[in-house]
Parts: sequence; structure tokens; C-alpha cells
Amino acid sequence: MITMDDIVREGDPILRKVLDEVNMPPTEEDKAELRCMLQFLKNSQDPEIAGKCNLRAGVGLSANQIGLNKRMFAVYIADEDGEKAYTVFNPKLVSHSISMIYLPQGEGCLSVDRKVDGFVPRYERIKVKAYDLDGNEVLIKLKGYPAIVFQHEMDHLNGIMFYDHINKDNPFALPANTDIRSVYE
Ligand SMILES: COc1ccccc1NC(=O)N[C@H](C(=O)N(CC(=O)NO)CC1CCCC1)C(C)(C)C
Ligand SMILES: [Zn+2]
Repeated sequence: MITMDDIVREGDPILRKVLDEVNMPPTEEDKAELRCMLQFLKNSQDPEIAGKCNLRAGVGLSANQIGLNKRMFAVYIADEDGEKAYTVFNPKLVSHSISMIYLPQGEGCLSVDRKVDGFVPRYERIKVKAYDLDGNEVLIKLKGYPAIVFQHEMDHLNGIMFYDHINKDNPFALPANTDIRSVYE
């Protein structure tokens, strides 16, 4: 079972690596690891398990955050209209909206044990081509909060941290000449 002890923290070089593609079809090992990552997110959102194991309520986890050099991540979002779980290999952003969004409270990261203030501009809508747990190619269309989570995780696969997107001069400045609005998760 993955716990916070297994989560790599900032400073570890693997968080700044461009990770390697996973050969398709995925091996049993690849699939087991990705399933474990999704289970961690579910556990972290279960008050009982999260309380017992001191887990931060996570909505997304990328492979390098548990020390694996593989282009894969899991996302688990449980909201009013049910739960959305994604386990993806080799995701590729195929298109995105011009309009952008950001979380008014900013972003955090399971690998960052400090608050980093500032707005993180993200595309409002994205289309992602990836491979699912069975190695089938899937096209995933997202908008709003789920799109933010996916972009946060895809950044991790390329060694990008959320705070790389925060304006250095004014963390709460929004990109000029951009259609951008705040969204709540
Ligand atoms: C059940 O949990 C929630 C319910 C409603 C709103 C928010 C959350 N949880 C989170 O946003 N959780 C964040 C998260 O998992 N991540 C993922 C991460 O660090 N991946 O590498 C950071 C988020 C910031 C924006 C998108 C992902 C942390 C860094 C605060 C743990
Ligand atoms: Zn993160």
C-alpha cells in the first residue's frame, strides 16, 4: 500500500526528469503499479484510512512521485455527480481551448510540503490521447477542474512543477490579453 512515506518530495531529481514512455501493451508490473496509485488516491479520500495512515487527500498522482520513471498517472475525483477515476499511460495533449482557468486558492502538490501562493493558469478544455490499463488507446475530453488536475499530472511527467507557472513578479497577476477565469474544484 502506498503511504506518504513513499511519496518523493521536491528536491529529488526525478521530479525534474522527462519520464520515459511505457511500452504498450503494459506489463503486469506496469498495471499493478498504476492500480496501486489509483488505490492510494481512493484511500487518501477515505476519512477512515486517511486518518489512520495520515494521508493527504489526493486527487492525482504521477509515477515519478513514487520514484518510477514511467509516463503514467492516476486521477480520482469524487464530486456530487459521482466519482471519476482515470489510470493513463503515455498521455498526449492533442488539443486545448484558447480560454484558460485557474483555481482561486492556487495549487498545491503531494510532493511539496509548503504553501506556494499564486495563480496557476491552465487550459479550460483539453483533449488527451492516452492508453488505458488494458493498453487500449483512449481519447479523453475534459474541462474545468478535472482538466486542471490532468494538466498538473501531465506536467509532472515532463518534470514541471505547478509553481513553475506562477508569475515571478506578481504571483496573482493573470496573463495579459488572455481569456482566463477562476473555477472552484
Ligand atoms: C479529495 O481532495 C480534494 C477534494 C477537493 C478539492 C481538492 C482536493 N485535494 C487536492 O487538491 N489535493 C491536492 C492534490 O492531490 N494534488 C495532486 C498532486 O499533487 N498531484 O501531483 C494537487 C492538485 C492541485 C491542482 C490539481 C491537483 C493536494 C496537493 C492538496 C493533496
Ligand atoms: Zn503534484
